Amino acid sequence: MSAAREVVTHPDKDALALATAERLVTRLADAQAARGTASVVLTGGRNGNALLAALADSPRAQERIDWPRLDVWWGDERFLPEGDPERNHTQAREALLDAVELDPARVHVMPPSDGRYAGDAEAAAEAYATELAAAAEGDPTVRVPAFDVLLLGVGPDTHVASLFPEHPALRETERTVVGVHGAPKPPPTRLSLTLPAIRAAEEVWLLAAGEDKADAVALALSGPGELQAPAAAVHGRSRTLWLLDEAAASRLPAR
Ligand SMILES: O=C1O[C@H](COP(=O)(O)O)[C@@H](O)[C@H](O)[C@H]1O
Repeated sequence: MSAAREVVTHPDKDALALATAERLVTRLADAQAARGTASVVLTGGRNGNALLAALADSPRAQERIDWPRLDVWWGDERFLPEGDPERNHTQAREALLDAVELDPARVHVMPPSDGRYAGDAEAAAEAYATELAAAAEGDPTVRVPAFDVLLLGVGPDTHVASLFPEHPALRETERTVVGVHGAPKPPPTRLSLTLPAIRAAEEVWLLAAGEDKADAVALALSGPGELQAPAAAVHGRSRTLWLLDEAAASRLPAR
């Protein structure tokens, strides 16, 4: 099942980050109240990092989220050495992760380009797929957990995670994680969840702020082909939520 898209607009990028942080606290705390645990898939990029910083500053997040019982995954990673400042993991640590009491066994980092998978993005992708499969429940056709919330920043070209327009990675129908080669945005080599893995999430939240995202948002919400606009190809099982600021929403048809 896929959910109809909902669009929520906030006045500016700071309001978007604050409101999304509060929304996420509620969603994760509700999941933990129901099941004892919750899972979130993080995104890199400006809006993803602003959201994490807002969570770090939120007293309600500290009170209501049971951090040791939160599983943290990534939707994509720049395939760079451990600790590289451009890695999404490094930026997430700085924005939030180092400031909260997560269980290290529940922080599922995508492998770096050094160490065990030295330079081999395919082997790194396969290792992450194995980690996802080990945590999978439910749907036997897609071996990933039923993530409570999967966050995606929307790039100015409509890319989400590291799935870029017209890129072969977008056509993947079997694997849940792939190595992405020749990405148009640096670095060229990345790891990314695929469309089937993203669509296995309960809720998918897409984040976009700023005038430079307005064309991408307008295109993705106009019903384009999936290869043309990856952001149009993603949805959650029960909810697909577009969280925008006024500038990013400025070229949507009047609602
Ligand atoms: O490179 C990436 O870019 C996208 C979008 O980033 P933004 O700064 O334009 O919002 C991000 O969602 C993705 O995780 C990241 O690897």
